[in-house]
Amino acid sequence: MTTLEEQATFDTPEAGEVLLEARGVTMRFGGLVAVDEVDLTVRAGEIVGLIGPNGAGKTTFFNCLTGLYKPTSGVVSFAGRPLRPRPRAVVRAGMARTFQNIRLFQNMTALENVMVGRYCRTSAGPLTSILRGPKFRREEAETRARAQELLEFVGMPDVADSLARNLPYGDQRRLEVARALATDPQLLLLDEPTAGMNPQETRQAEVLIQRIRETGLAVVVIEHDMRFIFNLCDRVLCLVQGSVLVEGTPEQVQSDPRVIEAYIGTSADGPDEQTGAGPEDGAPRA
Ligand SMILES: Nc1ncnc2c1ncn2[C@@H]1O[C@H](COP(=O)(O)OP(=O)(O)OP(=O)(O)O)[C@@H](O)[C@H]1O
Repeated sequence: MTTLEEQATFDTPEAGEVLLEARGVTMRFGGLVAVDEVDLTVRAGEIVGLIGPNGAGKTTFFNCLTGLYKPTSGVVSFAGRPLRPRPRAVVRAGMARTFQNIRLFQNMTALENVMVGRYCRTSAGPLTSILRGPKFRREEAETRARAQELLEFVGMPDVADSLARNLPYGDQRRLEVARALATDPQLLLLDEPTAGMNPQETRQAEVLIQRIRETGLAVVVIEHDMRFIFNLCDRVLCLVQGSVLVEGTPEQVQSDPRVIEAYIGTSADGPDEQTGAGPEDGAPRA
């Protein structure tokens, strides 16, 4: 029997090669500086955690990295080339992401959802697709086979024909990861991948991310679950009010009094003024 790693092969860069380089990334919304001069370097095979209380700017920073937002200033490069702030350009360059809220095509099957992720790597044009010629049929078969391989890789070999909306919550999250992997990324960005998961699903997510790293991909993960972050990551950045407060190993970050204060400060302050979120939402889940 072949292992999942053998079934799912990835086109991966050399370990340690710099993939993502963000320099001085700043995002303003009117008078609010949501992300303030943030630098980040991510190398192939690394798992980097991004933590910080509610409203710290984590998702906004992800949006700047992945072309959803054009940063007010700063530069984002991937594999040594400046990245155009367009989601399609970002995906083609080799970065894929998942979102805080599940964004699946709920009325499509699991397999179809993963196939959608694959289309950015197929070459059949509109005419070939309409005529359904040999090239289209060959690519379609390859796309289908790759999608099934990825469902197996994320641990869901038997759900291909299930509608996304009928899958349990944890499986929907894993399906999103499979769809992101279908774009053949070198770097995967995960925005709160364990939000709403039970402890068993959280543990499965941790194992899956480790397995993704073993294939040579880099991962950047936003999480409020500190146990998850400190178990998993090689390096952790703590953002507070848009700026990097601390960056270091999990050991350095978890023992840094400034990090503890940033979170306790949030808890004591009550609801976040910007988001309206209560203290529990931004407080670390340990
Ligand atoms: N499109 C927008 N327009 C205006 N303000 C925004 C916008 N998006 C985010 N913000 C503000 O920017 C700040 C950073 O928000 P962001 O969602 O990036 O924080 P976060 O660290 O991801 O928080 P959470 O942990 O709650 O997801 C917040 O004050 C938020 O209200």
